[in-house]
Amino acid sequence: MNDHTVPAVLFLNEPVKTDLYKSLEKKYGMFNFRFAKKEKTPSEQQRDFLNYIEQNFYPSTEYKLEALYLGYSGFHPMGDGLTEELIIKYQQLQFLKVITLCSRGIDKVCVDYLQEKYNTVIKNYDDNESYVANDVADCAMYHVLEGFRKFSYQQGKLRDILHSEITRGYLRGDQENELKFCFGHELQLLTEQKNEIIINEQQNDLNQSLEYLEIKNETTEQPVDVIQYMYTNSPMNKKALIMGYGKIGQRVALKLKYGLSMDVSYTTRSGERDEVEDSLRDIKYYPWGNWNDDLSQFDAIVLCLPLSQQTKHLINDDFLKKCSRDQNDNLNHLTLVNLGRGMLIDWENIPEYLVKDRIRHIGLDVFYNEPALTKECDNLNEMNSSITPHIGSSTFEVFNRSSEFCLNLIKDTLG
Ligand SMILES: NC(=O)c1ccc[n+]([C@@H]2O[C@H](COP(=O)([O-])OP(=O)(O)OC[C@H]3O[C@@H](n4cnc5c(N)ncnc54)[C@H](O)[C@@H]3O)[C@@H](O)[C@H]2O)c1
Repeated sequence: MNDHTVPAVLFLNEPVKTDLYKSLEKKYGMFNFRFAKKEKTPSEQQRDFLNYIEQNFYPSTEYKLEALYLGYSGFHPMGDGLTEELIIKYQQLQFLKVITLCSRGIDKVCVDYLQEKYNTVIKNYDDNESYVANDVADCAMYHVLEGFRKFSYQQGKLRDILHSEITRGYLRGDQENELKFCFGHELQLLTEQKNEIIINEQQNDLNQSLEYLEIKNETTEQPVDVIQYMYTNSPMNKKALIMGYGKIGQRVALKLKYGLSMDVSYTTRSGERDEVEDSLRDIKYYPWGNWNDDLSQFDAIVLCLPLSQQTKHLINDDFLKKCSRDQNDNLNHLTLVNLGRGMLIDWENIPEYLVKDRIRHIGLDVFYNEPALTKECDNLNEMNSSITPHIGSSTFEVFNRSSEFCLNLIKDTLG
């Protein structure tokens, strides 16, 4: 056993190699452990981790494990994570002075035990950091805008078709000799998206005669069916409800109001806010729990709530029925966007007809069974939904700033 020990930092994810990192390198032992990518059970991952710390740290070597950099994923692959039992059993874990995480909350670390018993400093990337809320709100704005304008849908079609006029649409059922100019405000989703447009060979000067376009199945020559039809709409003056009015909800309110010129309301469990910054002053309060027909006034609902016992499945069959308008008019007006957590929406019990006929657009950055996309996908297609892989806050700026925050905390704590 060594008398002389060197403080060591263990990285479970790669930090940004800034000057700060280089300065730490000069003072401490820097170690990297990576969980296996897949095909290992949580207990095998745990075994690998424990073997690693046993082999690399004091008392087996002179490196004393004093800091843990968890990055974004932390202990997630390892079942229960860093439990009290493991700390009691493995001496290597008893010298930890600081544990840092780049994202919100410290999951899978027995925070209370470590703080109480060893006075360990445990912090995640600063909650008051404005970049996170701002960048997640940008993601919300993208999904809301897509709900009204369908830019991504049009982009996907244009990349396939490579012709702007055809992309804007040929509407079936027109009179044979009618010259039809498509402005682009009508959208149709066809049973087959690719290769369905056959241009009449004699008339391929499309600037002259769009009426010669036919939409047919290439093999059967039968016309392709329209399975969904909608207009693109302007978000201006449409009503949006933000559910959850914390850091993210407030940024979303600003972006929808000033960016998309929407008429914005918010609702939150803690009730109407007394003190708000000037720019948020005319955002209206909608009473929390008022899940009745008044909800049908909203054209967009954006979920910015955390997941808890109270918020799980808050958006269910009943809630969505209340959002519906007159049965014969504007059936599918609602754009529903979820930025909070997948389980806020009770997908399993939302009947197919609600999604198909009552909801215009669903925008998701978070999913019920993340990381896999399972429940949500049945009724969603490229025209009635937009999906992003939980990248609300995933910008270069947030990544770098969170890494720098964690490295600074390690430097300040270890001295
Ligand atoms: N998509 C992403 O990339 C991403 C990134 C960061 C956060 N998020 C999610 O967004 C959520 C909100 O983040 P934030 O920074 O605005 O948090 P915050 O703590 O600032 O605000 C949360 C809001 O939800 C309300 N709330 C909390 N519990 C509630 C309950 N049980 N019922 C009703 N209202 C409740 C609070 O009053 C507050 O208005 C996070 O919890 C997280 O799930 C997503």
